[in-house]
Amino acid sequence: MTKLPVLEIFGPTIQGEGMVVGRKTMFVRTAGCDYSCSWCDSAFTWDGSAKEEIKRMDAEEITKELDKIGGTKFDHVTISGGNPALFPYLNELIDLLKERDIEVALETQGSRWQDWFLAIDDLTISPKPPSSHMTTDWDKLDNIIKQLKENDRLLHTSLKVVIFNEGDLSYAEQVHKRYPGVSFYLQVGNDDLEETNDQAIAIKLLDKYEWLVDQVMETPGLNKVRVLPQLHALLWGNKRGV
Ligand SMILES: C[S@@+](CC[C@H](N)C(=O)[O-])C[C@H]1O[C@@H](n2cnc3c(N)ncnc32)[C@H](O)[C@@H]1O
Ligand SMILES: Nc1nc2[nH]cc(C(=O)O)c2c(=O)[nH]1
Ligand code: SF4
Ligand SMILES: [Mg+2]
Repeated sequence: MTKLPVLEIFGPTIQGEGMVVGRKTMFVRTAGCDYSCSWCDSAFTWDGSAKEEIKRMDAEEITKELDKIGGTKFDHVTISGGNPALFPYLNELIDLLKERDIEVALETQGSRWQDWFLAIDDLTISPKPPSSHMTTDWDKLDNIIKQLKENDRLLHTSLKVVIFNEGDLSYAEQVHKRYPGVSFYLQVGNDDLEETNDQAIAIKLLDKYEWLVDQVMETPGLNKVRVLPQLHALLWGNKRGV
């Protein structure tokens, strides 16, 4: 079995974002990203600040750790990062979990395709708006959505765009228009990544949520959409491992 760079394994907790928000789940967070978003809330996965914490683990070791922490209190695992789509051999973990009737969700930004995308129960693709300072490779994203569609996986797929400003909203409209058959989520951006007062974060994020809801309600190009905050940020602020 192949080793993966793992930064965190935690849970059970709630999936705080997107298409299965509220779902009880465990998390496996891989290290490394091909992007460097200006507002990344998990920058420790790629900026070197947590490099001592990276463990090289194969699928069996990851599953053992999930069992050790989660016991019998989970039947769903979310793989995030960093960008877990950097790892072709992640299928070993996905297969092992599915053999045990555990549902698998995955978070990625849509910059890379992997064949094992087809085995994911809840696949969230989160293309990055202008505020991130990243540039979308539309050919790559087109190809990812095309392959998912051709393999009948669109019901297991969602797009999720994080919004910080009006430029990001226009970008979201563009993405939604380009892929009308994919369920679409807008997510409140958290730009208070240094704040340690959970109550202060929650108040600010609820304010931003209200702004985002107001904007989306007034935008004809954003009708068949869902608008959500990050529930885990409302509950636990910027804490890691929740
Ligand atoms: C940390 S990323 C890891 C997965 C993958 N690299 C990606 O970006 O989709 C997980 C999710 O958190 C979102 N996210 C990252 N920083 C955020 C922030 N400051 N506010 C709101 N959402 C954020 C990303 O857009 C993505 O949807
Ligand atoms: N509770 C919880 N929900 C999440 N949804 C996406 C997360 C991520 O960092 O990918 C995340 C996370 O870190 N925690
Ligand atoms: S793509 Fe995801 S993990 Fe990578 S920098 Fe952006 S938000 Fe962070
Ligand atoms: Mg997160």
